[in-house]
Amino acid sequence: MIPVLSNSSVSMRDPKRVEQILTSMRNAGASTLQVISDFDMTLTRFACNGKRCPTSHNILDNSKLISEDCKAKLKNLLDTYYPIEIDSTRSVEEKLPLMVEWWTKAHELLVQQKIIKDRLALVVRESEAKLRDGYQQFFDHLHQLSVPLLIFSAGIGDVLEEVIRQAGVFHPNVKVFSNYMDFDESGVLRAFKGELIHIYNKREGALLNTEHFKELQSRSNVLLLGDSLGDLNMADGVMDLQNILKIGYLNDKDNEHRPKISKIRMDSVILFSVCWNIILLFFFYMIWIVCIVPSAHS
Ligand SMILES: Nc1ccn([C@@H]2O[C@H](COP(=O)(O)O)[C@@H](O)[C@H]2O)c(=O)n1
Repeated sequence: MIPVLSNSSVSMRDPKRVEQILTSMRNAGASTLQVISDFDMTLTRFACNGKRCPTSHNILDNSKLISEDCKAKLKNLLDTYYPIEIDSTRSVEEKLPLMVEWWTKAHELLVQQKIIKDRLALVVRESEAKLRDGYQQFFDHLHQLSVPLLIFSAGIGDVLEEVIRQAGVFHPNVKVFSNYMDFDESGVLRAFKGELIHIYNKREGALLNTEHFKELQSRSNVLLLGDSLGDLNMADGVMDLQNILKIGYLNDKDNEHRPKISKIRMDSVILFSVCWNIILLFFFYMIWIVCIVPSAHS
């Protein structure tokens, strides 16, 4: 067993199954792997110095591009709907329309602010957004091994792309499905493009993007990273799926979600509340198999 899996912050429904999946993926090699990940609070840090880090929405909400009056309204929405998002006593069916309501109201408010496209980079630079520790190795290893990374986010695509770009890891193997802003010819926000992506319709989003998954048909092993139950369906469009390792960050959901997640029928769920050493270790194993083992035999 990989040592970090015995860490007390890691919880597995079926450790033997996890080991089997890892062995099978390792034997199949990096050319059969694809990674599908949520963004906010999965690739980014949940908290830093005792304070919550901003989501891609929050980066904009708290920025100088937003009037004080609008900031108060956005904060009010966050205070109303975020507790609902993480309330494990409510069903997904009950929460779904409320999440649509939150996203819709927030996007309407943002559009009223006439946000200028060219200001986004500065706003991201001035924010407290942070990718998780070890992000550099994670993104770079995937790039070196040509493993596709799909970031599937209910956040704001333009903002999260800028976070990754400024961190210097927006490599060509990274693709993003998210809510993108629609700017008019003078670069002013006038709407959001396409179908709204919220935390509970990622399955529909995955099934709509058949072209992407068709291109990756030979990559039948999936590493899936997320922080909410809606993220579990992000791989539903994957064709000829062989193995899937689902890794969930509990963030502030520790106690309520542990029993609930363990009841969900899936091959494996690893719950992380602190770090992602396992993911890095997984890639070190991959590199070992792909690079070191063949050279030792030649
Ligand atoms: N107005 C909003 C709406 C949503 N959020 C948060 O964004 C997260 C969604 O992004 P993922 O990358 O995790 O799919 C979600 O967890 C909401 O809490 C927000 O901050 N403001």
